[in-house]
Amino acid sequence: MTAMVTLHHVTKIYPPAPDAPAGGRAAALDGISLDVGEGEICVLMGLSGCGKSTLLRLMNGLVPSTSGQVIVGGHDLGTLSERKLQYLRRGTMAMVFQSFALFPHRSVIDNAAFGLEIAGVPKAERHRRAAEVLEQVGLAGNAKQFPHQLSGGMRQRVGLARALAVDPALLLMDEAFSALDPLTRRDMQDLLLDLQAEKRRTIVFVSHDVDEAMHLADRIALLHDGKLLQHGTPEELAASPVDEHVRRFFRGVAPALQASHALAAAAPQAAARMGALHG
Ligand SMILES: Nc1ncnc2c1ncn2[C@@H]1O[C@H](COP(=O)(O)OP(=O)(O)OP(=O)(O)O)[C@@H](O)[C@H]1O
Repeated sequence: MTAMVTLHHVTKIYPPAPDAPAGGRAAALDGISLDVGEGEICVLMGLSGCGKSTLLRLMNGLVPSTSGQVIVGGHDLGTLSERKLQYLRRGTMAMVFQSFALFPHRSVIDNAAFGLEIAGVPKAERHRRAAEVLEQVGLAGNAKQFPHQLSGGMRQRVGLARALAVDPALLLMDEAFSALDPLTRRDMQDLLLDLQAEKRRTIVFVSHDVDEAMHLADRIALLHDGKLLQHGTPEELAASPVDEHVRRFFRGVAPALQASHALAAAAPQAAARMGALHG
């Protein structure tokens, strides 16, 4: 699998606040090595403050690492000038936020077209592309409305449409569905999976919710106190947690998985029995 993102021994220590007492600063990220394959959905998971958002912001260069390498699409972000970094960010990446971050005075279609506007795409073309992605997220009929006229789920569809409009090679999603009610949240997860089935993108998705991670992830990276505890498929983490912390995260998931595996294993035998009956 070709990697879209590779992190080598990445550490991040934020500078101290001016009024902070003297002393060593704890690392927000501590020696993280990780790869995200092209077309993969990687969910960064962990408790509040473990470093998920910092890791996501390292990947688009908004936060520089203190040491180590962050390589995206073959570019070592630490070696790029601010101008080249901005070019790479605008050309290949998009971010979806928990807070939607829509412009209240722009219509839905102008919000969806925003990334294309900054990229200098002419108006007719950006509206054509924005209309296409609004259709994909099920908002074709809402193009002329304004954010305050939409529900939370619809607003987040606009946020997703705006990100998709630039056709990003890397889509970064920071707790993107966390503000939504459980049913809308599940709808959005399914929409994301449907879109992924149409066209595979590399997606890094921050979540603290194990059900969301199990539903979306090809692989999960579980962080704790700035360290990467375990990285693997949802089944690997649930079935073979490396320590007690991982085990506690997946408590309740493992029995459900075992039950579904048992069902899957039983299915061929049941089919064989049916075959024998009919034969
Ligand atoms: N701009 C900043 N300046 C100083 N410290 C920061 C900054 N941003 C984050 N931190 C610290 O870095 C650590 C990791 O924070 P981060 O926001 O990455 O965690 P998180 O897992 O995304 O948390 P949450 O789930 O609550 O959003 C925390 O101790 C936080 O206080």
